[in-house]
Amino acid sequence: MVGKYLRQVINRIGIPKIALFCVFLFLAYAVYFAQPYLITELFQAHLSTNCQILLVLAMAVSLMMMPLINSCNNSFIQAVRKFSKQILWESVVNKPFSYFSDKPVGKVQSYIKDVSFACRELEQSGLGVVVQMSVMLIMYTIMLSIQNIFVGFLYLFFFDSYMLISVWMARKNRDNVAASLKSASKVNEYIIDYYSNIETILATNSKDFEEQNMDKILNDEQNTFIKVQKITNEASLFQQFLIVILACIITVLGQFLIGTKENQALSLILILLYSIVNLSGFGTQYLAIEEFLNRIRSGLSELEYGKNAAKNLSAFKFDQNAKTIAFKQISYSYKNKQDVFQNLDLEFKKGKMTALAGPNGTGKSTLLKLLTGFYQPQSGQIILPFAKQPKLLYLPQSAQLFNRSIMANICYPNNKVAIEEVFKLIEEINLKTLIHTEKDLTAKTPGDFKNKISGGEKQKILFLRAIVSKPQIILLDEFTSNLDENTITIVYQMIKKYLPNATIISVVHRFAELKYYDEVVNLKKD
Ligand SMILES: Nc1ncnc2c1ncn2[C@@H]1O[C@H](COP(=O)(O)OP(=O)(O)OP(=O)(O)O)[C@@H](O)[C@H]1O
Repeated sequence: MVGKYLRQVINRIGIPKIALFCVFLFLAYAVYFAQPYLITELFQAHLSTNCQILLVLAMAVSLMMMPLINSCNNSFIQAVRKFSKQILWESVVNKPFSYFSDKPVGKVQSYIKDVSFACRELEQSGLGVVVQMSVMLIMYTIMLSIQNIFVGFLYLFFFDSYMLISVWMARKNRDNVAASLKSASKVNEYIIDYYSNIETILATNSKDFEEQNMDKILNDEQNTFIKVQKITNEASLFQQFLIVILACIITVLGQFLIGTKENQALSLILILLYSIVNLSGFGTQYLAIEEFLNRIRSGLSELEYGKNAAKNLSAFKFDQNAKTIAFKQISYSYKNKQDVFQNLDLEFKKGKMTALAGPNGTGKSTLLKLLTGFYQPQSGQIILPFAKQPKLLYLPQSAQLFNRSIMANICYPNNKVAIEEVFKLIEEINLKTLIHTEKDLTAKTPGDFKNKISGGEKQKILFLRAIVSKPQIILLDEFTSNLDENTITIVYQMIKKYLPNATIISVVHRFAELKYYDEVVNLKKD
């Protein structure tokens, strides 16, 4: 899963770009790690002035390498940031409806953020460290081997062993990291839950209770992170100790084998110093690589990345000669639940308004969702009296407005409608209580009205969307629940006026509204 995801990110950035970046990193680090050689050469007594100037210039270039690497890395990281999020977003938007209804938005948002962050960090600490360490080990092994082949190999053996020990220690840390990630997502979810229930919380005076809950979650998070950090710190400390011991052994053996000629001793000491300084971070950096890989693995699994819904055969059949939307022997049950429908046969006349009535829990909303294609029935067929997929509009019970202008909300998705026409409809449905000016319509988002959009006004905006988009099928789920008597009469008049040919199925609970419908279908409890 992680491999597939990272491969996708790499492909989007482009393999030639990545190869070029790696070559640049390799050369830049080679120049940087030449410093022990340049310093040793500078201290040689017999050098000409020209040689000294050249060496000083080379040293200056070498010292510039780290900032140069960092600035190139930055533009690379921004590409990783964009594509890692883009791939996750594509994976999420292609999920079936049940994914969105089952997974809390806080979780999805938190994991997308976390995986893409880990991906960026992985690039920085992963790719960067691998190239940096490889260049250093290759260069210094060669430089030491030129002086004494045994010391060169001893260096390579000791420092490779050190890296292997670091890797082994990092692996032990895996599970803790996954746990820390989960507790971080809990905090995020809690904040979103608090925000969406703010009215209930304030009305029931339960701020203290909520604070205690949050304290508990924060404490859990703190403890898990402390645990992870403690293991990481202990591992780094041990590795730092190990590297110093190894360097001491090489120094003693090196001086014995290479000799104590001034420039050779200086070169050996400098190489070891550079190795310690750069490699001492290796343990932590490797732990970070492991941590980021774990974060990506855990986040992808929570987001169900790569897990696509088994493609059911569509239950829809199109027949342009048919006169009704027909449910034929439809059976449907939610996951591990009792059947909502068993061999259901129902018909809704094309071009007519049908009220769907019945007691709570008989499956009225489920029926509409089957018609939208959100859910696939386990068996049966739905005949649609059209040549191909008709234009459909669905207003669920809990429909929300987009955080976009009211105009964009009414004309969704992208209907090209003149402002004057929309204003006429606004007047007709009495939405002038909210929309006074063109700015109210085209510039203000629902949030800009400072929560002053009432439930009824929201329903009016959503209803205007149905009028403007002129769909062939309209599915309404208790769309008048927040409207007053007068507005209810107006909206039914508007339906007759603007949507005379649409096939409308509307869940209705109020008996008084049934008079506006051509047909009534009653769903009964078995
Ligand atoms: N997402 C879901 N997962 C599992 N069960 C569900 C889900 N949605 C609805 N149900 C169950 O399916 C049955 C039918 O629910 P549905 O919402 O379709 O009924 P309804 O007739 O629209 O009810 P109401 O009049 O209360 O809105 C109920 O028993 C409900 O608990």
